[in-house]
Amino acid sequence: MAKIIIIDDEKSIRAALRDILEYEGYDVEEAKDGEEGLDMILRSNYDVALCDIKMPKIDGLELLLKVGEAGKGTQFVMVSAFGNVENAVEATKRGAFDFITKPPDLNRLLVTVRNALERSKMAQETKTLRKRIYKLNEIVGDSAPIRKVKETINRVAATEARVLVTGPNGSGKEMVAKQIHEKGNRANMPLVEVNCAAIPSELIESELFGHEKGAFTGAMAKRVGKFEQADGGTLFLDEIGDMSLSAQAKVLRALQENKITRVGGDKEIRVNVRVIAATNKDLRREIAEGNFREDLFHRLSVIVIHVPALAERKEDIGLLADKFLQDIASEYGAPVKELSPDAIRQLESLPWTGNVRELRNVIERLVIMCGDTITGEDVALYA
Ligand SMILES: Nc1ncnc2c1ncn2[C@@H]1O[C@H](COP(=O)(O)OP(=O)(O)OP(=O)(O)O)[C@@H](O)[C@H]1O
Repeated sequence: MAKIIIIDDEKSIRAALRDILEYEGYDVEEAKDGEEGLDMILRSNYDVALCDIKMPKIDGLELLLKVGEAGKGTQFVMVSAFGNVENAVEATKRGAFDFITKPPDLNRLLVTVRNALERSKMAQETKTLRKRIYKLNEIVGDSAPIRKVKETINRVAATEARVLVTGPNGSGKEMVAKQIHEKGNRANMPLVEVNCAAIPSELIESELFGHEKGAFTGAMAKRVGKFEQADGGTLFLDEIGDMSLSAQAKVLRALQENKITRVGGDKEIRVNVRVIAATNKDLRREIAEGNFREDLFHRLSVIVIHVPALAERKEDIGLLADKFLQDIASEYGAPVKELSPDAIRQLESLPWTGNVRELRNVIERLVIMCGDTITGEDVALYA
């Protein structure tokens, strides 16, 4: 049953709201001021709080912020006196779901509570899905270099530091970038990815910064670029070593000034973006050869996380193979297959030039082609 808390210092208001809501079948509790309300919300799980704004000790706005900081998903409906609507609007800007005025109109109250409950349910579902995705994206491995990668992620995620992730193709750089975002303060905001190698150099600037209508032939309509899309969140610049020098100059400016200009436009647009970049190239060599700007390199590489090739951490192969056996089984809705000790030894002896991505493909092939226990001979045949 949906649980609602009424936080108001006026007893008569609490009683009136409680009557209406209990009549509708909700489970209702009361708090007589902000302090008691905060205490109860932190100790329990309420779907919705009907919260007065002007209260002794902790007022409604402060309470709303404190509950948000504690990571509680309770949806707030502010209940404000008629003359206090400005504060109620302010509260919705700070994350309250909605507000109603006193004395509450019955229909409006019930519709607002129902909508707030719907939002609370969606927030719960998002949380569950996020947990599942998180599990899917878990970085597997217990080798010393992977432990160091995980430790660095945990250290830097909650900061605003720019991170450069290096390592060969398929080693897990994108995973590292995603984890930094997921574990950081921007997790509720977008993570926008740009594969700089996949975009022709003449289009990369418009991709990153957007363009105004008519900026160039084919620019039929205004377009918002990835920097603007990532505002408040994280921009992942994959394969940054493949970016043209002219785009590099503009990215540098965006990082220095936190401002961008759309192609063909003159207005400066403020953006607040955390940049994580990745490359499989040796950027220092690219700098020496004149292909990469040194100043940009220094801006991007406040923290460097290197993900080594799989061949340099063979002890992770068994763990990774197990994880992929489970993922693939659950994808196919089939029982999990096993690897014989000999199969694991064989896998450990392969060169893995395509790194973890190649390992996943090989495991998928083995699951499709082999019996319940995958043997060393199977590996010799299909890997
Ligand atoms: N440590 C790991 N644990 C679990 N899965 C991993 C790990 N490392 C990589 N993977 C998986 O391997 C695949 C390739 O990883 P990812 O895309 O992160 O590599 P990448 O280095 O960004 O590749 P590229 O350089 O080609 O863009 C993905 O499916 C990813 O989920």
